[in-house]
Amino acid sequence: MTRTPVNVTVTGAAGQIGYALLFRIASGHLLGADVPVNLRLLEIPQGLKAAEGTAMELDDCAFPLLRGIEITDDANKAFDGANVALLVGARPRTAGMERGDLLSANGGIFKPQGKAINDNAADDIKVLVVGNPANTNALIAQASAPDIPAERFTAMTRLDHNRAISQLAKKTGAAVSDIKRLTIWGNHSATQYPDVFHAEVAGKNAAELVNDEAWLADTFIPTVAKRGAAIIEARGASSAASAANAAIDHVYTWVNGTAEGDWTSMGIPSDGSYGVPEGLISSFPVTVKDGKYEIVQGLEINDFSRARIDASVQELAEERDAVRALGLI
Ligand SMILES: NC(=O)C1=CN([C@@H]2O[C@H](COP(=O)(O)OP(=O)(O)OC[C@H]3O[C@@H](n4cnc5c(N)ncnc54)[C@H](O)[C@@H]3O)[C@@H](O)[C@H]2O)C=CC1
Ligand SMILES: O=C([O-])CC(=O)C(=O)O
Repeated sequence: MTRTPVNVTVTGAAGQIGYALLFRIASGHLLGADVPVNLRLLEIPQGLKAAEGTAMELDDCAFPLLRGIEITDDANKAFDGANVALLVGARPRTAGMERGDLLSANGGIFKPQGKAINDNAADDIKVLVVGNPANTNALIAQASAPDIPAERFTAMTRLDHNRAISQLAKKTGAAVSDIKRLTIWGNHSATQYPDVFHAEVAGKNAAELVNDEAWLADTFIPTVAKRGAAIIEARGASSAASAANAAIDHVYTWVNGTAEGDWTSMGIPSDGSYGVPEGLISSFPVTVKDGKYEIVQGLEINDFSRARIDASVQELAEERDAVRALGLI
């Protein structure tokens, strides 16, 4: 059976994440090895030439699943009929810049893009916001798309999730594939909370196995939460290939589901679960089935976790209030 190509729109296509992302989308890693794709690349006028160069390279790969590439600086065209939108284009944080500084710089990008998605995308649109501050940018885009169900707007915390798995694997000597049920709570920022209290390492409870609260508090959590800054410090540029990889993982899981007995982390509009105010786009543990995610319910939250979740959620509430004051939502 010949499948209809899925329209995938990528913003910031000429940027460093875009360069790492597009080839993997075109080779079938985003949706599946049997799903053809049309790529729509949105850039600002200064980025169009570089995006055309990337499109030439995509052509040169002769990917069997890649059915077409369109490049534009017009958001209405870029999101026309889009089934999946990866909102990557943003003003990246540079050394010494705080996330708060990014709010006003990026709000102007995500408001019009949300409207363009609202007016042009396909009915089944799924949106992943990668560009920082990702959670609040997702909130801004969602607020400008009243005709689209709110839960279709998600923010990326999968890179944090993957980073946490990797750190826990190193600490315990386990394979990354042995680690399950890890959770990132809250904001994709230094306040995020990587939670191992419900995680499993080869079937054993991770917190009990590690049995070292000082390591959790003083090493694990800060290493994961500040990894983005550490990469900037080391590379002189923010994470790109790992961020692209996480974006692929996020959408692949959203479309194809979580494995039995496991879950993942996604920034999604809160329904009030775990005391996170309704509407904030916060990271939660989620399972996915048939293209729909659900928050994992009934997890016991200890005092150690409660304080950290609350702190990150508080930051999200402050970001929401700031963009509200700027008239962006
Ligand atoms: N959520 C996460 O885990 C992560 C998020 N990020 C964020 O992803 C974003 C992109 O990072 P990079 O690719 O490294 O940045 P980059 O600066 O290399 O590329 C950004 C691209 O976006 C384009 N752009 C800017 N405004 C645009 C608009 N209105 N429409 C379309 N394109 C536009 C620029 O021309 C540029 O080509 C940054 O905000 C970064 O902080 C990065 C790593 C992880
Ligand atoms: O801080 C940045 O711009 C990059 C980022 O989000 C990360 O690596 O987690």
